[in-house]
Amino acid sequence: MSETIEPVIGLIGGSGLYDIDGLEDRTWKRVESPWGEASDELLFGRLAGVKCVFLPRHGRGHRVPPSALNYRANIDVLKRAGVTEILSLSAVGSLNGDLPPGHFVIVDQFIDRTFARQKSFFETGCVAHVSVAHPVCPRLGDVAETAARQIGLKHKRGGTYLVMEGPQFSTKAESELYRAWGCDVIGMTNMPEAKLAREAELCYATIAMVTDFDCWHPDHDAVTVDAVVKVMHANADRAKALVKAMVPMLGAPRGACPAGCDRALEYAIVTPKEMRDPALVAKLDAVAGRVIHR
Ligand SMILES: CSC[C@H]1O[C@H](OP(=O)(O)O)[C@H](O)[C@@H]1O
Ligand SMILES: Nc1ncnc2[nH]cnc12
Repeated sequence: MSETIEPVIGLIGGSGLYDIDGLEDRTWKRVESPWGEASDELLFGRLAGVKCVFLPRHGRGHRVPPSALNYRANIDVLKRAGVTEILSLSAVGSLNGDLPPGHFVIVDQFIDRTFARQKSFFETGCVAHVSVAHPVCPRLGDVAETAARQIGLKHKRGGTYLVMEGPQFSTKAESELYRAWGCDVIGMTNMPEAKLAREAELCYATIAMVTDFDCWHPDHDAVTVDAVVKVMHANADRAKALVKAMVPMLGAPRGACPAGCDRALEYAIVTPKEMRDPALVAKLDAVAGRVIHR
């Protein structure tokens, strides 16, 4: 008989989302990680009776820039907190004329152009290769789409998010290149976050909230933080409404993920048990706990 999972919903709040209102029994708690410091304490609580754990990606007060985020610690602490699925809520620029500010994109693909970040929990001493061919969980995407329809949100199911290193916004030539590649939106944070969630066997989905047209659009000024923040304030209320609609749908006890997100490491570790570095194995106790001692 297959195991029944009591879902715990992890919410990663991006720019403009530093708290979740409506959360009952709220407590901020620090969770230790062998991967270093996470962006902030975790906010534990319940929405409609469903256990939720919120992490402000850049920390309260938006202190940590995209390249300095400890993505490994952020995913590790969520896994240690018992999270089973992650909804990433992120501000993005639009690279697609049909996606103006205020639109939401239920992302299904990424192009990872980041180069200055730790991208894996696996290192010398324990090597693993997971598949990220389909980097987001389609089950979470289905729920996001149903909820978006239910609350009348302007949204697009599916879309490619280009992840740039930042912190500067793109040049016009870069923006046009990414458009030519068929990308829909651009941001600085969802990689390696999505890759690490996959390594940690967590279902993950991105709700990208369009704040600007980056710098390619002839009828719009180049993006500024001021413009992003203004639109983000309006988007934040829509994001909170979407979360409120999604969480009850995700909260029911369920079986294993049909897409296999929760078994991503099943055949991924290449280094035989007796050859693994014990110190690294110890650090992997949460993210790879299901398989690391096999
Ligand atoms: C404040 S504009 C640029 C900033 O916003 C996005 O952050 P997040 O994905 O955490 O919402 C973008 O990726 C940049 O980090
Ligand atoms: N145009 C843009 N480029 C990168 N990250 C963003 N976040 C919000 N808008 C952005």
